[in-house]
Amino acid sequence: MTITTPISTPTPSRDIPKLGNLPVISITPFLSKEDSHGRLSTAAKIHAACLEYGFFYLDICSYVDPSEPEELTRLAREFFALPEEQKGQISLKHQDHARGYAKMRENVTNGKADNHEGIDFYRPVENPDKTKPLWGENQWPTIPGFREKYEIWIEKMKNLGMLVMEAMALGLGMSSDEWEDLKGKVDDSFWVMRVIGYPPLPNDYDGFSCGAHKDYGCLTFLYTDPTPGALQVFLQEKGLLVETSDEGPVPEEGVEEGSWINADPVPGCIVCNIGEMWEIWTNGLYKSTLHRVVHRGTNYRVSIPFFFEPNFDALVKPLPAALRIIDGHPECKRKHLTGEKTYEPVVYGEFLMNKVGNNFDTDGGKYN
Ligand SMILES: O=C(O)CCC(=O)C(=O)O
Ligand SMILES: [Fe+2]
Repeated sequence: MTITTPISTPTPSRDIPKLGNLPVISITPFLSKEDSHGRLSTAAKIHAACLEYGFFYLDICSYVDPSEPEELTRLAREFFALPEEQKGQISLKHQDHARGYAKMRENVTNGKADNHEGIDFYRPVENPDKTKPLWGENQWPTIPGFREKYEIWIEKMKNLGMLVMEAMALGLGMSSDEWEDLKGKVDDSFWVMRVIGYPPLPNDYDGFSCGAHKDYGCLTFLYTDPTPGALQVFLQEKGLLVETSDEGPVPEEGVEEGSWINADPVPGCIVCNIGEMWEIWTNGLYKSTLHRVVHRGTNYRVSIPFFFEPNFDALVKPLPAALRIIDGHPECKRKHLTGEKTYEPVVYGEFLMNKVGNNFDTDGGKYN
């Protein structure tokens, strides 16, 4: 691909209501190499959404048939309906404590057990060794068609990841060489796919279906069943900053600097959000946004997030294109954009190891 035309930074549109719905952006124009106007327009919309929300709906109806993820949901339901003993046969405890099934409340966020169960799959590695953190083998349910259908989805999401990265490079005004450099950091993505089952929250449950968190990687592509009112996204009020600390995300209760909005499923779309690696790449210009799940309905909800991540050994540091944008703003605005902070480089795999260690509440499941 060639990126020859750096585009000026679009300012976030003023007419998007601050606490209203998230923007809906179609990937369709980006699928055609010839449609340079459409590609630029998609890139500019993604850039604006990342500046303002860190979250957007990505309309992928021309990229995948809706029946495909619906089938994945059906297969997931079939698995979660199995007796606990059978699900436990692929427990992550039998592998590297990361790949496999985590039973209800085994996943922990902010020190509290999440009210969900799930299966995690990671990019396969050469020479797997289950005694090494993250370096074991994926464990697949034996349900007919499960692995085959999910592997097709993984391939599609990996390709979509590269497309969205290319659009983001264009949106940031990167040169061809700069894009090639960034591409080299994600072209062997250490992806993660999670299949999550959420029963409704018990009335007396002191916690969340999934506690407030930021995703730690690059791009999340979330497909969910049609259940409304479950996923919530934290939007900051303009001009006010949310106090965050090194201890973790802002408290669940009593946050006054913004509001939680529902990010209900939109037909034909996935929810796309950026993780902490994009925050580093843009030196804070794009913020990775807090989100959580509160599922109080009556049904059993299924969601399938695909995390398109950098390569395991990728060195992630602020990109010159992002720094050019920041430097192009007057000093007073710059402080507001980035908090005048310089983000420290990280090697993605090292960062991931630290994160995964905090996720599970299993004997020996912590890596740090
Ligand atoms: O299930 C959802 O809607 C969101 C899940 C999520 O945020 C995550 O797994 O990181
Ligand atoms: Fe998340």
